[in-house]
Amino acid sequence: MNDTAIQALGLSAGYGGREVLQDVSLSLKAGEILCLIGHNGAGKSTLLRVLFGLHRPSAGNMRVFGQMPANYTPAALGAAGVALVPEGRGVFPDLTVDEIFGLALWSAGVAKSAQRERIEEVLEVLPRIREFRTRRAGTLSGGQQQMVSIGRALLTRPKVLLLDEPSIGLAPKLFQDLIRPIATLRETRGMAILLVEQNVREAFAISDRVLVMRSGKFIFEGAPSDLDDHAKLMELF
Ligand SMILES: Nc1ncnc2c1ncn2[C@@H]1O[C@H](COP(=O)(O)OP(=O)(O)OP(=O)(O)O)[C@@H](O)[C@H]1O
Repeated sequence: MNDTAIQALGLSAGYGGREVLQDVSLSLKAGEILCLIGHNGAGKSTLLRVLFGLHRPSAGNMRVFGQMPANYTPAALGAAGVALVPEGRGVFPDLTVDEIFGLALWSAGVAKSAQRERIEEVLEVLPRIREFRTRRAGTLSGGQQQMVSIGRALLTRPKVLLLDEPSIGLAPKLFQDLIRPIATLRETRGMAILLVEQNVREAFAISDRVLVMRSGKFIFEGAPSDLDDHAKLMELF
């Protein structure tokens, strides 16, 4: 079996003729946690959007477990095993958690008979969701909404999880409680995670490798321990 979860080669992408990602290549192994950091506007979210098919690259290509996606759409990338937890959570405020999960399972084409098992799987990883399943998402705290957003992505049993700044608005302890159970899925399911984070301390604690992006290009790749030196980290930022 091919253990390279994502292999992206020479990806470029932009908006209205302005190139934001410039010839970016990356590989992510099954079970690996790769942390992507960089200043605001560096192009991190754009890269995740491209990898999930929400934004079409102007050049380059990607493979998921060795296979080219049928096309660059969320449906095709989702079918290949990629899921995105977008920045800002994106939960529908007027729907209950159960309704949000139901919608996600329906749009992923999961048969009714298999839906309960999928939800139970997610609740095992994020058990606190049980406490607020019947509440409307708009009434939940930021941390609870983030759990729902991640839970929704896990319902599709992704092999690659793209997480866009999940710590935004969360106290460090809350973020730790949220991210650590997700990180265990690398061992239990071999899930790969590409984590865009500003909370460097907590993100580095769970990551195998770090990429630093500046102005649409990678300017550093190494182990989290390579950036223990705060001055080095600041220089790269
Ligand atoms: N929909 C869009 N239309 C036009 N320009 C956009 C759009 N989305 C992002 N951009 C621009 O592309 C550049 C990269 O944005 P992106 O959101 O990918 O960066 P980022 O590294 O994720 O930043 P942040 O850390 O602030 O989320 C920025 O200059 C941004 O203004």
